[in-house]
Amino acid sequence: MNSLINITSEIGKLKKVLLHRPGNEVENLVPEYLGRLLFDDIPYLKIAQEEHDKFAQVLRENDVEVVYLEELATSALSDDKIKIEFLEEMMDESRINSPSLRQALIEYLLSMPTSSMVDKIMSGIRKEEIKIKEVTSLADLMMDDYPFYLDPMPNLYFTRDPGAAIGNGITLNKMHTEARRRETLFLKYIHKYHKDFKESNIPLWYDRTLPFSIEGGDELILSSKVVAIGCSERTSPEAIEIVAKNLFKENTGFEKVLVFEIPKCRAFMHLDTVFTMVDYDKFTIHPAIQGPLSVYEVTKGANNTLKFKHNTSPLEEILKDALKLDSVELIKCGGGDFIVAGREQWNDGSNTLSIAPGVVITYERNYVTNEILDKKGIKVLSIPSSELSRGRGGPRCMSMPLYRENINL
Ligand SMILES: NC(=[NH2+])NCCC[C@H](N)C(=O)O
Repeated sequence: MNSLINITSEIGKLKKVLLHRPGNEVENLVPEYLGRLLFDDIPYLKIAQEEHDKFAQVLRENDVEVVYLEELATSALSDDKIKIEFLEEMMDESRINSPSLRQALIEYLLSMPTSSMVDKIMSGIRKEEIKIKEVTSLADLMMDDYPFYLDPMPNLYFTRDPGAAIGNGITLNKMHTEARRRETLFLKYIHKYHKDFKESNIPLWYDRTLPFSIEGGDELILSSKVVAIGCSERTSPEAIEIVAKNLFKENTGFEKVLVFEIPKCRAFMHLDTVFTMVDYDKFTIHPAIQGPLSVYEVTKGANNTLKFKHNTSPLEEILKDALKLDSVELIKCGGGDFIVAGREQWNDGSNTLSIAPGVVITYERNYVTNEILDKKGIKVLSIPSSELSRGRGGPRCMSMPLYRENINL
């Protein structure tokens, strides 16, 4: 038990959240590598930052403490020994094998104040920034036209995915794609060395060194007893089993994992792109997944084993039963209209961030879905989103809640 991390629902009053303001990493996107870096277009950074600042402002106005990844990372890496350990690991995972290049990069990064070093690693290092003093490998001599020694990490503003808080612990995730794998190193060092985290002894329900991928966009905390995890393009059944075992073993109060198997495609990359919780008994859903969705239940068996069941009931019944509710309402993105739902879901119409029961932050461009939510009695706080949405993630993806007040659910 610690007082730093507490997430026992999707909707309890949000008190503290981790964000990352998009930085120069976004300016290192070029058309040639967009797909590999998981972008469909290049956001205009200045406007993306203004939109992101508005997001942070709405959170603060609603009594949420906003902390930034860069600040936590800078503070975790302030000690020189820790900084070197981090840089060595970053070089390994960036596949910097040439000894001279590695040394040149490390010297370059160490010459900066820690916060600039963190920014630089996030934004990537271009080849012309570094001079190699002595040739120690064939690669040092051979010049290909790939522009970077260290790739940019433009997806960092989706803080939801590298890690997720569940109860009083976190999953430190193994990302599905190479493009995002190094992102979790920041969280690893924060967890291990940041004063507040270190003192709090936060349990890890999953570790990034495990071989199976899992991403936070697939992890939804439905109640203090039930977690929903998407089995998706990004999250594997093996990782879900490991998380379930750890949650059940540690006496966290969690009793059930509902596994939502969703189609494995880019438009539905994580569960939270098609399904989120907005109130005690209300959920948003992309109508296109209702047909193909399969739900499985994982519960605790004897002697640290797991029990599995395919639940073929309608989704409403499954949720009612899991949350002990008399009724639930599934609110369709775009009102269920094929074109509107498709368009708004592409811009994260279902990707709402609840900051209290019945209060959500959404993108203002999804005006049809926003109006429907409003009519259903949900308070909708919408933020500008022309540029942020180009990264294919909405308010839920752009936030890692650290602390929510407990609710009765
Ligand atoms: N939780 C989410 N839905 N995150 C969206 C992340 C988008 C990002 N471009 C990616 O492909 O990884």
